[in-house]
Amino acid sequence: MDNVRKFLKKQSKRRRLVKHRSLYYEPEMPVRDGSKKPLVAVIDDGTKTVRFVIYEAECSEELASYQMDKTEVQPHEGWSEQDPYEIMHHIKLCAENAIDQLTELGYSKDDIITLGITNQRETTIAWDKYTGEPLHPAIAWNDIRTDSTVDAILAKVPDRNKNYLKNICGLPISPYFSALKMRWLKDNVKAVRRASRDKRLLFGTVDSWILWNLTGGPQDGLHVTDVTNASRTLLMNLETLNWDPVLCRLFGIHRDTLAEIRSSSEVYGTVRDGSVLDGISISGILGNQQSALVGQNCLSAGQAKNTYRSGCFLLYNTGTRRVNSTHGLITTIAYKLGPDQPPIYALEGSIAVAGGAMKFLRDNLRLIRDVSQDTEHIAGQVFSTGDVYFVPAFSGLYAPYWRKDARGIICGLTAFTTKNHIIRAGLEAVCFQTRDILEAMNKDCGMPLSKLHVDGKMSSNDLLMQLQADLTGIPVLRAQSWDMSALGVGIVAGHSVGVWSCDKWKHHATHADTFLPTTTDDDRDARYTKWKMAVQRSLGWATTKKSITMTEERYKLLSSIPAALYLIGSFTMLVASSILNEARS
Ligand SMILES: Nc1ncnc2c1ncn2[C@@H]1O[C@H](COP(=O)(O)OP(=O)(O)O)[C@@H](O)[C@H]1O
Ligand SMILES: O=P(O)(O)OC[C@H](O)CO
Repeated sequence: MDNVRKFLKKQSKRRRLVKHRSLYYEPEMPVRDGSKKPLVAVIDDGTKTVRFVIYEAECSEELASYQMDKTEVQPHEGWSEQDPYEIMHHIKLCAENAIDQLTELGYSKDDIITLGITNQRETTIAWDKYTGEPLHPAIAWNDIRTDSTVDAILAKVPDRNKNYLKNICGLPISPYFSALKMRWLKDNVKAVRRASRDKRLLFGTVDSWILWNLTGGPQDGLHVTDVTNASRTLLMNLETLNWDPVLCRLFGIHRDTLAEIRSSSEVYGTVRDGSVLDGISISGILGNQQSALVGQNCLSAGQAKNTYRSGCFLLYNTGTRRVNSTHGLITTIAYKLGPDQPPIYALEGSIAVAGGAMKFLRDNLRLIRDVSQDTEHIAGQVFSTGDVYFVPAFSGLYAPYWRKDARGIICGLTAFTTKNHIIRAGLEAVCFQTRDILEAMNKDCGMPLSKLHVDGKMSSNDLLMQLQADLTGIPVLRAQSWDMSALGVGIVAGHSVGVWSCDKWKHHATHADTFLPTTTDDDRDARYTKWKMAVQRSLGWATTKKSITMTEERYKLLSSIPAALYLIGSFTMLVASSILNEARS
């Protein structure tokens, strides 16, 4: 695994500068009956963390797991990059540590019979197929550098209609999706252009990068993706489940640079990278939100789940029926459980910032010290937000608005507003955004959702869950474990090798707590109307020319240091020469 070796070398040089926080979770041990069952392992590459989890097949409890934080680099305002080598390095370390835990339980690595991969979607990597070198850092899903690339593409479609391609691929033209990131890489990175010219270029979402490296990299690594990840690129046709020639031409992406699209549940290949995972088959791939849908047991049409993490993603299973949203949602593939199985579709409402708003309040405004410990307590000290509304449109608004020109606002401040109100408004923002999605979903499907299954780390916040029930007026059913993304792909990987059955999983109850609404319709509707007013005020902000960008501001500050040194230097020389002159005369 050459790439990992290179990464480790690079890391040891950087060690003095960058410190990685590793989190070790002691999982609650399931009660053992003495008999050993086959094990299924999962790689979960999220936006902020990499996890490796090991399950006993047919069992929803974790046997072992290990997690590491990732480094996010923001070289400019609105940009968000990750290190593709770091992803592989963390996977390797997490796997080693989780397998060490297994050994303590009397298992060995050989009991792991298969492996699944679940990942942050849309994040895009370009690499050289002969050397395995990434040609640029990974461009993360929430990076908005492609703003002008979007405008250039819109200029090519009738009426600059951002929904023009929805009939083919289910998605609006937005910086969120991978094709824009690929186009940007080709337009702006010399190494990518050169690799494209020399036919050495490979593009991929993170699942493809991981699979390619695990299965041999430059030595015949598999360049494969699954339908759920491919459905997030703007390049896959939702009917044929293949790269669409018209879309590839529109974005200028050559078919040969793209991975082969396969189902979510089949044996793709075997790990051949010399790591601790060597020899294990890989038999499941799902984007992390689709994976949570499976983990939450939403395997029948009409079932939906909402996952609260950095972003928040509500997926509604529409079965084999492909529903085209006319209310701002996207149509995506939920899963395809085998090469010969039909695709199952979902409607999705994507929210770019949910838990991310809490991190903003912690890191930028310094209103909280510890997100998971302080948020609920501080927001719970007031009974309302005091009419404060917080729209966290840091990188525009996703569903159902799809407005890249929106920017964050906090409005309704008075002399009485305290940080407690603002933090509570941050929590309510997540609930209002979810209500925006639910309203759109109910209109698209014609049948209102009567309950909401939830998961994700942020769902451990009881106050947030109660606010969610109060502001949507439906019961909120919280999952037994916050991490349904890893579980979902574990089931799917086990399913394809016959040790974990999706059909049996359908009858498994997954929720642990229920939060019932405690407000009246009038109250929740009045608050929702105010939220809509706040959203209106956030729109159009980024289209007005800024006086100065954050990046320029930093640059000006830096460039002013030499100028100041020059002035001070000149002044000192002037004073010194006049003293000398005086002394001489
Ligand atoms: N108890 C809590 N209350 C409010 N927000 C929380 C709480 N616990 C976690 N969060 C937020 O939820 C998010 C959790 O994200 P995480 O699961 O680490 O996933 P990822 O970054 O991969 O999306 C973070 O942004 C964090 O700020
Ligand atoms: O890693 P998460 O939980 O932030 O998920 C990111 C989504 O997959 C982006 O579409």
